[in-house]
Amino acid sequence: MGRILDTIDSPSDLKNLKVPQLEELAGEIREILVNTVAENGGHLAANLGVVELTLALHHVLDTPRDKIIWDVGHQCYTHKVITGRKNEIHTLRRFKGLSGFPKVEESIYDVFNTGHSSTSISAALGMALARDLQRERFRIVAVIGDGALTGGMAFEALNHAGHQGCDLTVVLNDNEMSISRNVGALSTYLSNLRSDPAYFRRKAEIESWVQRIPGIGPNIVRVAEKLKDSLKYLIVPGMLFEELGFTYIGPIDGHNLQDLITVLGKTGGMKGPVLIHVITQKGRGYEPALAKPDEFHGIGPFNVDTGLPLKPASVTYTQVFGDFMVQRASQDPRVVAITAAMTSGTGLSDFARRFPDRFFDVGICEQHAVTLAAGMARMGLRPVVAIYSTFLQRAYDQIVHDVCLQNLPVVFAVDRAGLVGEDGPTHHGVFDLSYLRHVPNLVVMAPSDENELADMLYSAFSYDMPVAVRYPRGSGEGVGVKKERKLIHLPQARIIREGRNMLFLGIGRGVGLALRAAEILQEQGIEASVVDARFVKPLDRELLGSLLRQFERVVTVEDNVLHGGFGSAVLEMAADLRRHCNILRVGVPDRFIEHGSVDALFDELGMDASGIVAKVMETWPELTRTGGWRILRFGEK
Ligand SMILES: Cc1ncc(C[n+]2csc(CCOP(=O)(O)OP(=O)(O)O)c2C)c(N)n1
Ligand SMILES: CC(=O)[C@@H](O)[C@H](O)COP(=O)(O)O
Ligand SMILES: [Mg+2]
Repeated sequence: MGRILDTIDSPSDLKNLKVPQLEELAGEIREILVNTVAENGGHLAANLGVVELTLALHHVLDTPRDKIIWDVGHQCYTHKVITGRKNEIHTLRRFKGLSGFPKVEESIYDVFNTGHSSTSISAALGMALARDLQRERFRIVAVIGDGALTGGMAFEALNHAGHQGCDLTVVLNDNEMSISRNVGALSTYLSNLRSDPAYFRRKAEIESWVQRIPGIGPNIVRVAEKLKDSLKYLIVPGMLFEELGFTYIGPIDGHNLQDLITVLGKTGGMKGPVLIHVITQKGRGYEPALAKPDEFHGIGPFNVDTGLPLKPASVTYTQVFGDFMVQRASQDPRVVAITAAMTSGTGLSDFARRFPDRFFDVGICEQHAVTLAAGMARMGLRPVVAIYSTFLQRAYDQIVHDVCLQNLPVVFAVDRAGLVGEDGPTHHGVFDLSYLRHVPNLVVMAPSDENELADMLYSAFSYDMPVAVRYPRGSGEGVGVKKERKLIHLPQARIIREGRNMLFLGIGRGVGLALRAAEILQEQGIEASVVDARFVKPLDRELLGSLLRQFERVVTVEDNVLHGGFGSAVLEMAADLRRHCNILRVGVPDRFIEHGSVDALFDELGMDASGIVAKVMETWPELTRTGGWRILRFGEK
């Protein structure tokens, strides 16, 4: 017998399926999810948890007329499979393949692009208000996780939605997990709702009792309504969502298709905002993911039978940061670490275990994380805030207003800087040099290898001012980390290769790229100097200034956007020095960069070593005959 999935080309094909068939379909989809992620990497655990929820939503709703907005969007794989993309699912997260997140450019069923957390309710409310102003009628559902609900934006939106009172469904997908175990008072509140459904039975019983109070006439009904309200306070402490203006329904078993279909169906006609609290299991249906949902949140290729990663992990920048933090904290009791729901991603798991009192996971709250650090620094602690470059975008004002304006010694460990690869445009950390470089008091550094990262973190503490150290996702250059730490004097750059024909100024990963380009050029008889600038702010004006005077041809290399990045800083310096040399800037162009492996992306952008060499040759063709070396062109004898 064929698979049920073979008969599903769009959500309308789900409509006639009965619950047992939908259950069978859920099993088929889980198999595809596990096999696809085992091959391509991706967000497995969250996707396994929402298979039934996704099927129920598409069974009840009339998509794409009705709209589903997936918060973060990392859980949208089942949605992709049943909305006409099952035959492309093997290309998931690959260069030119399907995105791992909802993408309006990809399908009419993807109605809002996501990737960063806690945006779904705002977007859904915006759509609902637009729908009402345009006098249209369709249903809008935001699906948000318990982790994403810790983000401030989600509360700003709930607050506004309750006030507006328009028709809107929020499905709260509660699996008790963010990437790690969810944190915070809200998480405890949800846990109370989950573990004591009796709250809700009692509430329902008493409400129906109030309604049955004998007596007819508007006055008595009003009294009864008032009584009902006050009883709510007594019976259901908090009643958070109802107080915010939502009708709360739940908790509901998110793996019971019949219950989901019934509730989603019945709530379709309700007036005003409704919140349906659904309980799911992260990793459901695949034992290794169920056992370790945090490891299977986002995972690289793995062996399906064992659940073990295929590639042995080599030393990453993140690990170097994590090790440094443990070492530093054991020497300095003022050191504290802050993460916004990314304990393992930022390499702080060991720190959290060793120094639980000095470790703060604030939830998905980057803005709060930064101002919290400012408060701690004000009182004499030495906070280190570890946040991915792309998520730190959220905390720009807190960096300016709360940290730098007061010149507080907060260290920002800006992980995942530059192109991150398969997560794509929502996650590339290519803007940080531009959004940090112009902030007064802030030192901005980027290491060229893992040893330099350790030295930079060590040095950052000695500057006694705000410092951002940005470094890429994944492995370092393979140089290892020396035992002894070296103080890097502010703002000292260093020359790492000398050659007389041209000068490369690299920053961060750009240094390795420049070095490899210089090696290729040398094979062609062109001698290039390479400098590791180390600081983007302040620039080493003494060294870089004198080099700009020496060299006619200068190439800057960075994995930040060209607008306002390192190359721009060098151009500004050259202009200030009235030095009019030729400066070629290599970096990320002014467009959003798609997903794919970092190598494929560098290749596409001409930012890999051979791409840089090609740009150099195109800019300075005279270099093909330089200083007595004759360069052979392809096919020339
Ligand atoms: C602003 C922002 N910060 C951090 C992240 C990283 N992140 C992605 S998913 C996730 C956990 C989300 O938990 P939840 O919403 O409960 O979804 P689940 O994976 O449990 O289904 C985090 C922290 C993000 N995407 N956006
Ligand atoms: C969806 C999300 O935002 C995170 O799960 C992110 O994909 C993690 O990225 P890393 O794999 O680089 O930790
Ligand atoms: Mg969750």
